[in-house]
Parts: sequence; C-alpha cells; structure tokens
Amino acid sequence: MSTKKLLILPGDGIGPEVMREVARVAAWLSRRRGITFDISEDLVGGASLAEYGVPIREEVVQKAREADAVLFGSVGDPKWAHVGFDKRPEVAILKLRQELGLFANLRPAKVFDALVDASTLKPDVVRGLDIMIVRETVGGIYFGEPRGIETLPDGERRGINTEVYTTREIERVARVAFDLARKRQNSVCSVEKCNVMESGLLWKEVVTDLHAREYSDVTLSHMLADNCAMQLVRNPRQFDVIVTGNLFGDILSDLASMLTGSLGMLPSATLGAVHSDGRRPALYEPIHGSAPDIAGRGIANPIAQILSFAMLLRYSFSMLAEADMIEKAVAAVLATGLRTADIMSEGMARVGTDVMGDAIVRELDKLQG
Ligand SMILES: NC(=O)C1=CN([C@@H]2O[C@H](COP(=O)(O)OP(=O)(O)OC[C@H]3O[C@@H](n4cnc5c(N)ncnc54)[C@H](O)[C@@H]3O)[C@@H](O)[C@H]2O)C=CC1
Ligand SMILES: CC(C)CC(=O)C(=O)O
Ligand SMILES: [Mg+2]
Repeated sequence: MSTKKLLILPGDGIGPEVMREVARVAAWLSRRRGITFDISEDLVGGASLAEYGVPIREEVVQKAREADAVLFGSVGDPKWAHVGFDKRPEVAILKLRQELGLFANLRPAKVFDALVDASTLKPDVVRGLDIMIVRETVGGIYFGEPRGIETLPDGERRGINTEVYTTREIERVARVAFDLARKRQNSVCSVEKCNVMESGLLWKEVVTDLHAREYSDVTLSHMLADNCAMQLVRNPRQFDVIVTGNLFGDILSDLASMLTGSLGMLPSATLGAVHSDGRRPALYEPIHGSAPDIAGRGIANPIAQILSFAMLLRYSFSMLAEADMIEKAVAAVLATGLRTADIMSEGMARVGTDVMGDAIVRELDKLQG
C-alpha cells in the first residue's frame, strides 16, 4: 500500500492541545504496527491570521485537495473578534468545506458504556445509544445569498442571511443518509422546518421523492427541527440516522453530544463526492470548537479528536483493524475510571489531556499484545 498523505491542521485554542494526543496515537501506529503516513502540518484560523494575515492560505487549500485525508482541530479565537466577517478564523473551516466540496458531515453520537452516568439523561435512556446525524455542510443559511449587514436610509441597520437549498444539494446528502441507514438500523428521520421555510418544504419533497424512487426499503420519517431537539432529549432511542441542513445539524449535534456525556466526545467525518479517479475528499474533526474558556490549561478532552482520527482511518484509509483498536482503547480507558473534567463524575479519577492520551496509548499497547 502506498504511503497515505495526511494533512494535519490543529488550528486554535484547544485544537493543538488535543491534536498532540493524536500525534502520540499516530506514533504508536508506526512503532507497533509499522503504519506510517506522509504527514504535513500547517496553520489555520487565528494561528494563520497571526502569521500570514489570512485565516487560511490558498497553498493550504491546495495541500488539502492533494491529501488523502485532512485531520482538522478547531478554529476560533476571541482575539480576532474585531476583524471583518470574511477574515475571521472560522473562515478556514468554511472555506475548506466549500473548496473541497465536503457536503456530508457525519456526526455519530454514540454512548460509551462507561459514560452512561456522565450523560445529561438517565443511564437507562442512553445506554447503548447510537445515533448518526448527517448534516449538510456546504449550503443552507451559512452560505446563502444575499447576506451581510446593511444600513437603511433611515439609519436603521439590518443583518441578512438567507437559507438556500437546491434539489441537487438536498438529494446528494439524503443519499448519504439512506446509504448509511442501510448499514445500520435502516431508518432515516429527515429534519427541517417546512411549516415556516420554503427551503424546508423543498427539502421534505426531495427526500420523499428520492426515498420513493430508490430507497423504499428504508424507513423514512419527517420531523420539524424544534420537535427534533425536544425528542432527542425525551426519547433519543427513536432515532437511527438523522439527515438535516447546515444550521439545524450544527445545533442538533451539539445537543446530541450531551447525551454521550460531553461535546469533547463527538468526532465527525465530512465527505465529498467520489471523484472519477475513485478519490473521495474527506476532512475529519471533532464537533467542538476551540474552547477558549479552557484553552492552555491542559484539561481539554482529547477523545473527540482521537475518535476523529479513528474515523479517518476507517473511512479514508480502510484501516478498519486500527480504527477498531483505537475505539476499543478509548472504551477501555473510560472503563478504568479515568475522566477529563468535562466527563467527570463521582468516584472517578480526574486527569488532564496528556494523561488521557497516554492512557489510550498504553491501552493500545495492551490490545496489540
Ligand atoms: N469546526 C470548528 O472549528 C468550530 C469552531 N468553533 C469556534 O470555536 C470558538 C468557541 O466556540 P464555543 O461556542 O465556545 O464552542 P466550543 O465547542 O469551543 O465550546 C463549548 C463548550 O464546550 C467545552 N468544550 C468544547 N470542547 C471540549 C473538549 N474537547 N473538552 C472539554 N470541554 C470542551 C468548552 O470548554 C465550552 O465550555 C468560536 O470561535 C467558534 O466559532 C465552534 C465550533 C466548531
Ligand atoms: C464554522 C463553524 C464554526 C460552525 C460550527 O459550529 C460547526 O461546524 O460545528
Ligand atoms: Mg458547531
């Protein structure tokens, strides 16, 4: 197998802190399983603004295009709050998603057995829970035109964002959701607000048509986004795959993360279309942001970043055994009672980012034998 090209973009805040723990896992793969990657690393977000005056350089976007996969940390830093909207650190991830056509963001909310007590919900409600949220990531209100802040003749200002979805955009992300459902519990819940938004109405129509034409073997239901937020807390077990737009997916997945114990637990994969040469652009990142409130303190949970790396190995590099091992190592470490602050509960041992990473690597050693 040729050496895979991996681009690592740690970003801001806790991004570099949790990425350091992935580097240890990658070093372990090389040491104990002889797997090496052609790794290159670069600056994005506030870190890139400080060095180059832009949130992401064209050269980095090109490197991402050429990589077999991108592992992203997180971007965002309050110190750049004063810069124009199109220069903010967050532009780095938005631009990567757009330029690489990364339209399907898979956000699995899976509850580890050891963490049922850390969930915001009762243990019996979340034990064994496994939901996959498929969030559209290159359309919707984050990108629709017109947008901006304008001043009206009377001096009043108004901020404008527009939710836009085309048939093609809806259909391609729905297809990803239906295909995933077939490998899971065979059920998709499509989420929008068709009661008040035309884009939601079209969303529902397109998903319904596609289902009738190609996926009638999959159970399809529809739900309004506000109800979905409530149902995720009331009875999350009713869901298998949820497919939804950019904004609702962003919000509902942060909500779902608390069912698993913490935002620091949820990884994600963002996939594009398969190219004619068989390559599929893909970026992997935790669903959390740069967490400026805890950055620099060594207490961030590295598990979402490490599980994002496991997803990368599984989806982009077909290294299923290694992905399984990493997930098993995380489960085993949690079973020993080690907890970062965000998933801490009574009687457990509180540790920092590096001790958690270290414990996962030691567990990998045990699994390797
Ligand atoms: N993909 C990306 O790069 C994303 C970037 N952001 C950006 O991150 C910055 C901060 O945004 P927030 O709204 O504060 O969201 P956030 O996700 O960074 O943090 C929300 C809360 O969760 C906690 N948290 C997040 N990750 C954690 C981890 N691994 N371990 C322990 N606790 C963790 C934080 O301490 C904070 O209290 C903003 O600039 C935002 O735009 C937000 C989400 C995604
Ligand atoms: C551009 C990001 C900051 C939006 C977000 O919160 C996310 O993608 O999860
Ligand atoms: Mg988010």
